[in-house]
Amino acid sequence: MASNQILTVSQMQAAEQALVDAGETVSTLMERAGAGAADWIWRVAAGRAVTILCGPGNNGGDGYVIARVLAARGLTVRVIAPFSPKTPAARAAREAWGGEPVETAKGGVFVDCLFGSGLARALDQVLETRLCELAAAHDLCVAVDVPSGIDCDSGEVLNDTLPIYDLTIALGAWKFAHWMMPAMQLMGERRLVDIGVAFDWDAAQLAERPVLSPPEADAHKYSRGLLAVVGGEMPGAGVLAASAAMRGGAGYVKLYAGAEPGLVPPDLVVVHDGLDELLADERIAALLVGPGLGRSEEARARLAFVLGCDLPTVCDADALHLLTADMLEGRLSPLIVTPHAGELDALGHTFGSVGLDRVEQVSDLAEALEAVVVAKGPDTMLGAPGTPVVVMPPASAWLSTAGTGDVLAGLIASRLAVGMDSPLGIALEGCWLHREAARLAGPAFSAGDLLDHIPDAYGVLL
Ligand SMILES: NC(=O)C1=CN([C@@H]2O[C@H](COP(=O)(O)OP(=O)(O)OC[C@H]3O[C@@H](n4cnc5c(N)ncnc54)[C@H](OP(=O)(O)O)[C@@H]3O)[C@@H](O)[C@H]2O)[C@H](O)CC1
Ligand SMILES: [K+]
Repeated sequence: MASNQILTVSQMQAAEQALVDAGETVSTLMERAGAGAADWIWRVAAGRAVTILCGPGNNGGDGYVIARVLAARGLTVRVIAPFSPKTPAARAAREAWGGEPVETAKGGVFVDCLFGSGLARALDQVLETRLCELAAAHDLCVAVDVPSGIDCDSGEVLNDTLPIYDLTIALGAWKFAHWMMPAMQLMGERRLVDIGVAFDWDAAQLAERPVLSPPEADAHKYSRGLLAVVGGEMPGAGVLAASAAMRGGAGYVKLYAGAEPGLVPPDLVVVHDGLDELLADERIAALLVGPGLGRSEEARARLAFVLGCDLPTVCDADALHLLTADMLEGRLSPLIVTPHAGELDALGHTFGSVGLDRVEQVSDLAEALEAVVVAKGPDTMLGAPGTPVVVMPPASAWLSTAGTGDVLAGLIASRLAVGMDSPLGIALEGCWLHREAARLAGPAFSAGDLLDHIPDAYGVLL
């Protein structure tokens, strides 16, 4: 059964080998992959001619299967073959197709079966130009497995100019490139064809939508979770995070930051003095520290104090620049950190995970901090100790505006105060609320506008 697992090229090769060991042949897998891809192409072609560019490997082999299946269904199919097939399965697929390749074609649907997971280097100039010209000469572009010219594991785009596809049909399992920047920008719509690959417990996952619960009938503000948000020099960020948290499920949110009354919504409780007194309240279920904290010595001391309370905590923004290993010593409570790319690098320098690719960096940091790492961005990725990474499907690009990170931190902290799931599950709940709120907010919203859409986003997840 097709699942949401994301496999590396070597995991994919091992999965293919396991199927072969169990009695399948590469040709039967190719047949399944090609037939599944042909189904999707048949739908989008809607009677139009199809041009398939076939490479030398098994991705090209898939192309010959697709050509045969679509021609048998009555479509006009043109195959362009700059290479002869090099693998036994691809050779057999070309023979079974039995047609004559053409030099070029235009109009209808273009299908890229040039290279898949076996791409070993950037396309040379001749191939790059040919691929782009063919894509431009057709009405619709489909990539089979992955677009040619990208690295499946890192999501790197190896050529300067590559087509942007309308549809990418992943074969057997998702690859990281389908969901990671910058390659994910080329994919268009994504669909997965099941070829019988088994579930791998060591594989990364594409996040699935969580299901939230409404409060119990006898709930009160403390049973739903009391969250304390600890800010500092720039109270606006703390207000934003706390305002998001009030809508994220927690029953009670208190903000400790020097916020002026005019800045604070009437339903947010602001505490001005006595951080130690506030945090001594045994009813506190979770803490958020970082948005608007500042990076002064006072901020550092405040962060150390907050972490020393050993309560379930979300660390964001400035806190991620100040965080050091000694502040985490002896902590037993869950910790969730929510770095953007710059903060991830800063943490990497402090905790010794530099020079790694993004997936390794997130996993390493999760182990080093014994925390859930929410590496936020256009390809938000979550890591937790001892667990493969989880990748969020893309969210609205309008989230790229100041303050939306504070909203995310507030939402995750709110879910932490509610505390109904594992720390990783809690972080995912916050990310989904954020993503749904952004979807509902439409275009050109501010971080403050996002707050108004959190209740409806919650409704989507109930
Ligand atoms: N994994 C599965 O279960 C199945 C996968 N299928 C499909 O197979 C491809 C992967 O096939 P593979 O043969 O490993 O790789 P490719 O088709 O991507 O291409 C490899 C050949 O291309 C040459 N190559 C690589 N990079 C370049 C380049 N930049 N320029 C020119 N030539 C290049 C490479 O030769 P070398 O020169 O590097 O030695 C290979 O000849 C997967 O993506 C699926 O589409 C099957 O359907 C079965 C199930
Ligand atoms: K391809």
